[in-house]
Amino acid sequence: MANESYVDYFSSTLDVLASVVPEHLLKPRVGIICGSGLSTLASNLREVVEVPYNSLEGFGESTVAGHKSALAFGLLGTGNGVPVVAMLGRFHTYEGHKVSTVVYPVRIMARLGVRNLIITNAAGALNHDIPVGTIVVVHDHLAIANMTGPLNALFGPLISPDHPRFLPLSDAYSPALRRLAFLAAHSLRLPESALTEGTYAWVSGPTYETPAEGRFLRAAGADVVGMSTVPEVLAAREEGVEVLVLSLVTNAVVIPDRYRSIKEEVRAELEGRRIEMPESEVASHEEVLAVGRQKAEVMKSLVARVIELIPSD
Ligand SMILES: O=P(O)(O)O[C@@H]1C[C@H](O)[C@@H](CO)O1
Ligand code: HPA
Repeated sequence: MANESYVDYFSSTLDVLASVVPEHLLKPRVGIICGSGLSTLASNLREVVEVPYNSLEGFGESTVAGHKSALAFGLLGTGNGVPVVAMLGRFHTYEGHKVSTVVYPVRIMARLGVRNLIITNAAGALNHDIPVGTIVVVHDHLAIANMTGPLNALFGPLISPDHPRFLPLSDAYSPALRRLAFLAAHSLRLPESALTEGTYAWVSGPTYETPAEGRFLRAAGADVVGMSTVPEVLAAREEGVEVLVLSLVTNAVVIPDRYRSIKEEVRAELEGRRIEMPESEVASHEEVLAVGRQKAEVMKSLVARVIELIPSD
């Protein structure tokens, strides 16, 4: 989808939504994007209406295990509740989606009235002081793709003359929402170690990092790495939406102190010596989904509490 045609899609998508979503749910205050294994984040919504992506022009299909292809509208919390819209699964560029498609739902959320967006993802830890299971409140990002043009979500013609051509990103991750994340964790009595802060590196995937790539990203200052989120953040910021990103650490990226040396092994074998070599560990999406399942309840409570704490305007 070229940016020029965005505008046509917007009205068609919004018309379909208006025809299937009841009016009191159609102006969500908060948006949620569910990361890998986290599609249950929206299971506590009341009066839920799910709209399949294939009924919405401009939307793609989520093809990755642990992602559902539907938007969920509903109310969160007690009393009248907060109207919320959740993407139960996201699009990734590695699935073959154009980056403009990846961020299209964010633009739709903005047009529905969303002013605060909570983006979640599964990520690998580059900083080994951050154990698997920790939730990282992202305060910055590193997008090597920014330097390669077309993978930048804002590459291309402007959406409208009112959109900024050059978007500053020094405040991309809302300090106010990050503060609410820590307050929410405190009020849920989560242990101090449950949440930390860090920088997210975006890679295109679908390959997990080589050890050298992991070392490079860590040396460049990233704490966690993943294959999503940054395009969504850029589009949200361009649309004037405040962003909170919660990365669930599902695995540790292998950054060996020492490589297994085949040369040393062969020499030892020829000399009849036995030597110990480090075993290599292999990342897997099954592991990512398993940790997502284990931590889904905590993530869900945290997201719900943050939403309760967001002041109504
Ligand atoms: O959609 P997210 O970023 O949560 O999913 C992560 C990145 C890849 O899509 C996948 C790798 O296991 O999980
Ligand atoms: O180790 C990882 N690397 C990239 N993306 C990921 N998503 C979950 N874990 C990882």
